[in-house]
Amino acid sequence: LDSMVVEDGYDGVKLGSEMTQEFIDDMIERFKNGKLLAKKYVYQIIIAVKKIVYDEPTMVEVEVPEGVELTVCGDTHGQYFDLMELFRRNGVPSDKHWYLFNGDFVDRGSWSTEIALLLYAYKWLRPNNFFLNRGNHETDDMNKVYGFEGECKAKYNDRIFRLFSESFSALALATLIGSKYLVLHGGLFSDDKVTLDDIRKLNRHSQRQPGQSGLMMEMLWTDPQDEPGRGPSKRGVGMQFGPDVTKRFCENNGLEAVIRSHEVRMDGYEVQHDGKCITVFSAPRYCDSTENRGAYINIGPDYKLRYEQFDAVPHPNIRPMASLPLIPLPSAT
Ligand SMILES: O=C(O)c1nn[nH]c1-c1ccccc1
Ligand SMILES: [Mn+2]
Ligand SMILES: [Mn+2]
Repeated sequence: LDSMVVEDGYDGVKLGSEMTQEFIDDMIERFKNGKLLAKKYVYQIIIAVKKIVYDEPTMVEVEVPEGVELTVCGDTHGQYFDLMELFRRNGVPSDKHWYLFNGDFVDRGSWSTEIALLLYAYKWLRPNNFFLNRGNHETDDMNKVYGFEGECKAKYNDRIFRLFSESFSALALATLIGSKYLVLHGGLFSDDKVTLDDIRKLNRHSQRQPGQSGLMMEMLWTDPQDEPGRGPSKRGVGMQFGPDVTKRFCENNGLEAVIRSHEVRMDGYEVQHDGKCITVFSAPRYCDSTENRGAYINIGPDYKLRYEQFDAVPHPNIRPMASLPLIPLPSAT
């Protein structure tokens, strides 16, 4: 990495050995204008964040201190301009405004690399008050089909996609907020006996991809259903869990609710299972086709859940999956 040089004529802020807010502010503007980062910096960011998240527990535990607000966001799916709208309305990540992104950062939208790099830059700058859960789209099988792999290779190169893939496998699978809310991308389990300790003890590094069975797969793939009990998944992977399953899980683990994402909701969020299963989805006008709003959840030191909604904003007309940079980088010498 040290021997890599930044492309001649690169007009962005320089990145040293540590992330800075100045670099992030410049990066946000570059991405808005269709520019890329120097590949050297992309390597640096992914390698730094992979190290940080690798050492986190499989279930990260967060308390919200006085004077701090924590915002839980759901799927963003490469919708960079809508993420900018979320930050404009709700405030950018800071020492007093913490964020948790609950998976599915990438795929579907045309700016997956921009979202992934921005979230990673914030994670590097603020590792203890900016949190990332893995979603089922932070996996090789989905990235091959739903756009991220193609976008990485079109905008950067194959090695950068493989680095992202390794970093996705290192991500935490759940975040426990105030010992009250378990946040994970998909949902609950086919086995009533699963406890928070089972999630804590899960060695996520022994299995890079979720596969077709097991705790990791279920945390990334399952969906709630209104009927009691358990049912087959509509996705062909995982299963569906009813209000009684959520009630038993919350009672057995001392939780008030499970917060998850993974599914579009017309209002951007939905409270189900007698308030114990909450879906939050942060990609408004999903894939430029569904007329859904986006939402996020603000949580203060009182641990009340405050739901906020937002709408999609205009974005450059770039088809996903074949998106090349608007402004080609000067060719490396
Ligand atoms: O719609 C999506 O992209 C999505 N978000 N989470 N999971 C999926 C998905 C998409 C296609 C097939 C299976 C799951
Ligand atoms: Mn999704
Ligand atoms: Mn998902």
